[in-house]
Amino acid sequence: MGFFDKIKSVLSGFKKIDEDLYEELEETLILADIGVESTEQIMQSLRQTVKEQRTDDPQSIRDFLKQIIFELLDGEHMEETYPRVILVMGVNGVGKTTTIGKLAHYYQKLGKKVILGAADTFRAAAIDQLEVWAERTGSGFVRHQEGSDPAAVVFDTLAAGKSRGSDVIICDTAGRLHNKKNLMDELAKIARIISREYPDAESECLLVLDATTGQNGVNQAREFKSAGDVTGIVLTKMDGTAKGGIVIAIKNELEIPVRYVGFGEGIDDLKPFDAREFTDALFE
Ligand SMILES: Nc1nc2c(ncn2[C@@H]2O[C@H](COP(=O)(O)OP(=O)(O)OP(=O)(O)O)[C@@H](O)[C@H]2O)c(=O)[nH]1
Repeated sequence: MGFFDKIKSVLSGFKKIDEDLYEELEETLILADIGVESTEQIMQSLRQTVKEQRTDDPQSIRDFLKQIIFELLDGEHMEETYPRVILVMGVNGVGKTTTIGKLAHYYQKLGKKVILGAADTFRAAAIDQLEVWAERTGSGFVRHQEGSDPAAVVFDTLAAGKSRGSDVIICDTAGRLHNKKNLMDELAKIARIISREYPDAESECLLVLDATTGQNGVNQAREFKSAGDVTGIVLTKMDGTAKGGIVIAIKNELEIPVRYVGFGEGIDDLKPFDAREFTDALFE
């Protein structure tokens, strides 16, 4: 049962808006991975709206909730500029490599020239897998040996991207969280290299999270955010969960916008996040 079905079944069990209704709603939001903090905030806005509208009809709550959630999620809409450098981070298994492949394809479809850099040098298999995506998407590719310095890979990818006139340079970076100090140092070094070597490029730092991991994903975001500058989230495996609430928790509690959502294993299964579309789908 999806998010709105649950809300609907809560609402249909009540004839008027009372404390019991609020309590059940609150529980439903928390179970949808929205997080305690955001849920409390939503409930407060909802109570306020109900009061202002002087209504007693449980059915009116649907539209109020939808509007409140939309406003929480709707951020600024910025035009992308090129060249741009995109660092992609995320722990093993969240779909990082697949996401980079999909992103490369997304930009190719926009007519952009793309190059990929394998700066997550921890596992040879991951480097090989990224190379497969580079071939599949017709992107340039830069790799070093397993275990080499990630920052050196980024350096070479920037140089190659500049000389080949790439519009979009995507680097696969850190996938490990267990040593925060190392992660921080690695990300800081990479950030320095980008601002020194390619100051004209717009850069962004995307963290890939698996939507099916719920609150665990929120914790990963918190960790990565404290280790470096995360500018956006890619939420993968949205096809595998009805708990889209993680989007709200991340945007509201960590103030990191969700930039893309992944909804399948195919190359086209990625799209920019759209607050209106997302909220509509939630309440379908
Ligand atoms: N259903 C679904 N599966 C996905 C999505 N994104 C990635 N996957 C699958 O998730 C699995 C892990 O994806 P990878 O891209 O290999 O993940 P990774 O984070 O690079 O992980 P490692 O290679 O293990 O480090 C693969 O089977 C992907 O096909 C998605 O949006 N939906």
